[in-house]
Amino acid sequence: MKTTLRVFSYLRRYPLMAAAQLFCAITGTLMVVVFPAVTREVLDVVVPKAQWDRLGPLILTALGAYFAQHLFNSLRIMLNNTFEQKVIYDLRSDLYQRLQTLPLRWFDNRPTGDIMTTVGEDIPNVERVLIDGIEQGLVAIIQIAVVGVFMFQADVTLALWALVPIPFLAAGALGYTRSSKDRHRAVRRASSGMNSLLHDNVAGMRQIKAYAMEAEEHSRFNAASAALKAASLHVMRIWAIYRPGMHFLTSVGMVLVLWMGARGLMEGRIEKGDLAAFLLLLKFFYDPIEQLHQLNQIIQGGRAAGERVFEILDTEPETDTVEGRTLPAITGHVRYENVGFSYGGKIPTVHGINLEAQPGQTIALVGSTGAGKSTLINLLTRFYEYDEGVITIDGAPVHELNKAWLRSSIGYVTQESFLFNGTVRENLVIGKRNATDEELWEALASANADGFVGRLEKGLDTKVGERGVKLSVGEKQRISIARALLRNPPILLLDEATASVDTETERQIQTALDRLMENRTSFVIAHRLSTVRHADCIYVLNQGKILEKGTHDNLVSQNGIYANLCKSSLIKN
Ligand SMILES: Nc1ncnc2c1ncn2[C@@H]1O[C@H](COP(=O)(O)OP(=O)(O)OP(=O)(O)O)[C@@H](O)[C@H]1O
Repeated sequence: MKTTLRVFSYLRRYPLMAAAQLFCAITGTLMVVVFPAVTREVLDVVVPKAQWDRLGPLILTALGAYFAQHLFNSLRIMLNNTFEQKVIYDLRSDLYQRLQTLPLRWFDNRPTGDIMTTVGEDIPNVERVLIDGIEQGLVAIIQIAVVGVFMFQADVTLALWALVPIPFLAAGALGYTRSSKDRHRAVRRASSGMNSLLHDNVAGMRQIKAYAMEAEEHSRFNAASAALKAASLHVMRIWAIYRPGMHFLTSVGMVLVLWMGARGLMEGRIEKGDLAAFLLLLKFFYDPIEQLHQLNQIIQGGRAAGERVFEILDTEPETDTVEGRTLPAITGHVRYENVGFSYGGKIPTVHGINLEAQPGQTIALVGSTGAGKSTLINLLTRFYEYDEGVITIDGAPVHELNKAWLRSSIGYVTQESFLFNGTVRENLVIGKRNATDEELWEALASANADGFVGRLEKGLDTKVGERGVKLSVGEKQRISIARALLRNPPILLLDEATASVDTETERQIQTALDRLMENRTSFVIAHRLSTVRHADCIYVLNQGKILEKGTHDNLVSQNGIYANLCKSSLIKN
């Protein structure tokens, strides 16, 4: 109920449209009683008394009432569609906005396919609640009330008999509503499971082909798809019993009224026309009750979907994205003091970290895989928040700084360069929104990327494909470097690529990186000897702790872990 009410609370944003719909619904519905009234008049008065002159106007009245009913109906549907699309747009927009404010930790635990399911499927399911809730629910309730009043006016005894099935219908609806929650949740879960697998597999299609996993993955997909089929069939089977059951109850009502009406006729209490009109009215009374059952089914599906939407909307966003202070300028003096952090496990991922970078220095982080190098730089950008100690930039603790400002002051070149599915230009201007073409080419030249971009069919306007799939690893790297150059940040975080590229490309990337690191404080997760050699200080990490620090020559002469890393080629020549 809470979820349904929250969906409906979105409607408050458009009170005028809601009121107009209500007006059309009430006016249109009032028209349904005209035809039974005309029928009664024709059968009981006009025909017995052969009032030819009244027949034409009465028929025209019935026709006019139907015309008005459907005209208002058409208006209501048009209003409803616009209204519903506006609400859905708001809901999608709110959901996307919230998604962007959620911490990375949240995304670590949520498959992409699951999020896609919420935006792509759950929101349309919520939408059904809105369209049908208003279209069927509102009209049905008004119709039941209006027709009910007319039924009691026409014949109280028959009206009371007509109400006999109502308690049973209500009990049936209640039972169905209570039990359907879990069935619908299971459908949403199964759908999300299938979509998550699909998303993962499409993204990993190269790996599937390379490892010839097609058959295995097909059966995994079929298993997820079968789970969705089973959950959907469960909902449908119960519905297949419930709906005809409810239909039968309303038919019992019709038969009861016919029975009692026939007795009334024989006893001379009522006229034939009254009974015929009553039976017509009764149909208009039971039809919307059946619609309400259909609506109940839709609302239950929408509620399960709505829960998933509101779960995201209710998740706590990252703090300090707009609040927090900024500094007038950054010189790039970075200090880690006794920093500790854990992703949630018992053993801290990094602990007791003390590290210092003077403005303009290059700091190299080396260590075996899983040592905590990426974690350390993720703490500086506040992608994750440290649990112990403090990190300062120019003396200001980063946990006091405005995150958006902090991140805009830091350039981050990741090992796997992520490019968005757009043009080269669109990927570059992320670094500087208002960059001119001249600036873009200048940055590309510094990143040694102007040559290949110049040779692309449409130059800067060439589409790079999803994740930059149409470019080589080396080309993507250099576009990322150009993007970071455009941003011109005082602090740079660089995760050196380990992927092999040919010597010439490597040289080009290296000179581009050297230019990028010039005159700014740089933290490099280093995999190459050439980088560590030039570093002002190298920190050697192992299992989340700094075990050695110093310059290359210094550390080699100590003959410790670093010297071993060099010998074992973990740092490439
Ligand atoms: N998002 C995450 N959630 C949970 N644990 C994580 C997460 N990211 C990393 N870890 C764990 O934290 C530890 C340190 O990982 P990190 O990526 O910092 O290592 P690294 O030194 O950068 O390794 P590599 O050189 O292989 O990239 C690893 O044990 C890893 O499994």
